[in-house]
Amino acid sequence: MGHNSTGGRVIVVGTRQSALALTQTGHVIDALKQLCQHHGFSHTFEIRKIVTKGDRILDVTLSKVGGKGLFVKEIEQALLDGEIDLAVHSMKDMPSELPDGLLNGAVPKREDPRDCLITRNGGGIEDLPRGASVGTSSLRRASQLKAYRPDLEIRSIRGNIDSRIRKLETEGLDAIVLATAGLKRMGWEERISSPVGVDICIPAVGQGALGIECREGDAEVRALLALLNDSDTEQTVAAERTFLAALNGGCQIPIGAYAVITDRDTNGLTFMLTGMVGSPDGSTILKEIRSGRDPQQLGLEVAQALRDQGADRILADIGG
Ligand SMILES: NCc1[nH]cc(CCC(=O)O)c1CC(=O)O
Repeated sequence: MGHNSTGGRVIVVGTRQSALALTQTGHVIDALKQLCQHHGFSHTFEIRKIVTKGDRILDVTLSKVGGKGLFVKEIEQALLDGEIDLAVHSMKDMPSELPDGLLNGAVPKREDPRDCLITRNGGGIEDLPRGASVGTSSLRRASQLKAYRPDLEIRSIRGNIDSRIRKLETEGLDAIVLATAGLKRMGWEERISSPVGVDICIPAVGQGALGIECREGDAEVRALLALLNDSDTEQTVAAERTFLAALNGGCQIPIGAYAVITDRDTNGLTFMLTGMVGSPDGSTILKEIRSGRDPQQLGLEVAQALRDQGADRILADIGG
């Protein structure tokens, strides 16, 4: 374990090398440096870039090669091996189960959770011409957009945010759908033509939130990360992730969830969770909205309510 000249830890931060991953990691390190200054810690930070399997096969449909865990496996191994001390993930790319010995040390305050459109004509979803082509490789986005506008033609596009924005031009698309949070963090907010409301498109579980993974036994890093945790975000995201874990067959399915805090009193918080499961073509959208005080309990309850509505049949048809 490295120490710097003032006796603090040299904390090694692992990251993927996509523009978004590097930017998110940079923001987190800036925030941690401020907290160190404020709390009298003399830690310094060093970035280590890691190429994951998911990055090497970015041109293959994710669901064909084993899903989202592909982006975190190598990073988790580096944590376990002590090569790095923490790793910043987009919460929505974090698997629901972490390996033994690792934990999520902080969930910082959530950015805008909504999806958004970047359109050729600059308008919103209402302004897209009949039969417009919309680029997204997310089954969740495709399903909900088709349900709202059955005339739209969904085209699969993969790649990092920057290459997907380029594809709006190079593939002659009318629009692409992206996460607002990613664009804001990149400083590309002015590219957004219009947000897509959660009434039209329930976001991915954890969208707009980050998770910072570290070793369970690393008390020093855990103490630092605890300072960056946002309890409201941690709990709303916990409701969404419990919902996902309760329904998920592990494959890519049109599933979304969004939790908010609706009340805060001396007895604690009240959460409202919307869960959604759809068919890939958007012909069926199942939704449940429930309120409760316990995020985990609420996640399980919404999952069960969707099962009662027939979510299992949709999931089985997709091959979950
Ligand atoms: N699937 C890739 C991914 N993972 C996290 C984000 C955006 C940031 C976030 O949701 O927190 C994106 C890009 C996107 O979906 O547009």
